[in-house]
Amino acid sequence: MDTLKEMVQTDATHTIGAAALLGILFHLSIRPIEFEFVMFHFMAGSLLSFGGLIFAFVRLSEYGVLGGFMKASLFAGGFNAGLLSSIAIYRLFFHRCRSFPGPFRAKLTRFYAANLSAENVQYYKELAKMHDKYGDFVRTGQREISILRKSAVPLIYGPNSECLRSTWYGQTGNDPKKCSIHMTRDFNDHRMRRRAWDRGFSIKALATHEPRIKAKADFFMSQLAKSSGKPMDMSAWAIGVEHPAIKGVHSHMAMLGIMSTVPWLLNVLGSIPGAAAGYSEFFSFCAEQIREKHKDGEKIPQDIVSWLLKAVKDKEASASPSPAALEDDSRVVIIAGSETTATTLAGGAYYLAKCPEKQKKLQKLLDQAMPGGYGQWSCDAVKSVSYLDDFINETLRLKPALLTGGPRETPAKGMHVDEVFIPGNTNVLISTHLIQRDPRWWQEPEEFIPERFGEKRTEMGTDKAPYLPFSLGMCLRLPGKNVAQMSQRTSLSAIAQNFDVSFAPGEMGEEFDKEVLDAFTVTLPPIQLQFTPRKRQ
Ligand code: HEM
Repeated sequence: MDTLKEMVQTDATHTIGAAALLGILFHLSIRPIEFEFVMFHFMAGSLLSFGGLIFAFVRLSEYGVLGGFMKASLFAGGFNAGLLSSIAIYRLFFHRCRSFPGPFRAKLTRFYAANLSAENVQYYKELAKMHDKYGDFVRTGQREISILRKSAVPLIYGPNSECLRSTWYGQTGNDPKKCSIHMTRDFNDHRMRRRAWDRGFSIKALATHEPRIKAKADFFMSQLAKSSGKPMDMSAWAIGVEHPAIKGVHSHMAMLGIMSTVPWLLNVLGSIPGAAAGYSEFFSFCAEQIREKHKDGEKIPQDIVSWLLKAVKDKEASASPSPAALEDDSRVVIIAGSETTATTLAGGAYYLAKCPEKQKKLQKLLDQAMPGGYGQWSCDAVKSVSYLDDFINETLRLKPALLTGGPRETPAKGMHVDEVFIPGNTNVLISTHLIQRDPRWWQEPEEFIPERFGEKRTEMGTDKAPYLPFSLGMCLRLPGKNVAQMSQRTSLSAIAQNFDVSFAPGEMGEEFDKEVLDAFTVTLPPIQLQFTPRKRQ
């Protein structure tokens, strides 16, 4: 054993030194590339190299397997020490973002954000603390700046923005031909694919959604009527009866939220065979839905996925480029469409209960538009009640379904946000939750005042305030907003027409208001509400 130790220790310093140097050179050589995308290959390669080193030391020298293993370990240790020290020194002292203030550990690694997020899955609160401490520009990752400036909103998310989607959008895979539109990073590919979605959300297509949304609202009303006056957890009810496959995904949302703070982590896990087994049921469910729709062969597509399928069948340039991409698109429809709509509806019901005078006002206006009651409900009548939209807009201001906008990457030349220059190829993002409550732009920011989107618009300066619950890109301009608006209008008006909403005894709404989880989309704490059938005068 002693001889073995001697053998390994004799030239340990040289081994470690050479390996560390190699580690530094490796770091310098990979700096220009988006290493997140090859992280899995790097890890797999490292393991193979380690095995190869042991083999080489055993075969090419007098070491036994244990000696070879120790020698290889020394080499790997030296390499990693060199690599990590070089990365740390570079990130702290030479990185283009070095002048931005932020927590020390955030400058070194995104695992800092993952750690903060893992504590309570409330990274948005941590972000608020960082902005309080460091100001409007905070370095929240080695190359990530969180910004709280109104002027940054169009620069980062606007239709003419020069920023592109960051590596965060590479989490589900590296192949642009196999991913959903949401994860498509190339500007032109994205624009092309949007055309297929446009058709699914055109005015004509929306007409086919209307009766289906109304039928769902009717069913919801009948369920509320059954439990009339008894406490109900609105957070659970808004999600509705979940298909078991979708339930599986929802139960993993918190974990996804934490892991997605490190852009390459999900990518690496997804590349490990079997690691995504928890989602396999959901994946098969989506694939099955598409197969069924293929068989259906509807002449006029009745829903969004059918429109996407039609584009594939018609071999349009805008079609999802592969079966895998089409399935991923269908997953986006389910997750992006259901989760966001449900949390917004629960938020709306919460504000009906919290602000009885606003509820009364809404009910009065709905009654005026439809004097015959719910039996007289129509889309056009509901649209005429602009206060309903103001109510929904204010709900989305205080309770956006996505608390933080997805990170974007600045163009290589960098960009200015007011007086501050943000270097090129830097990830930038804006906290929707923070900027929509910022007192610099929003009067009485913590108060629920739907009138700020209506008659008090000018007085309260709403048009000049930053507002981006649908981001400023595609969800705002095309798909989500129209459908979301239609379903919010339908369900909220139906609730307000049929029921008086109040907090159940003992419910203060505090936890619902203050303790939401940031799991990419919002996960709501329970809220016990009472829906008492209205006595119409
Ligand atoms: C209240 C409801 C909704 C809210 C607040 C909302 C919000 C958002 C936001 C903030 C984004 C941008 C995400 C990012 O930048 O990474 C987004 C994207 C998206 N949403 Fe929505 N959404 C809602 C409902 C819907 C619905 C009902 C659908 C469709 C069925 C939908 C489809 C999409 C799609 C396809 C994208 C990706 C767009 C793209 O890649 O350009 N959303 N949504």
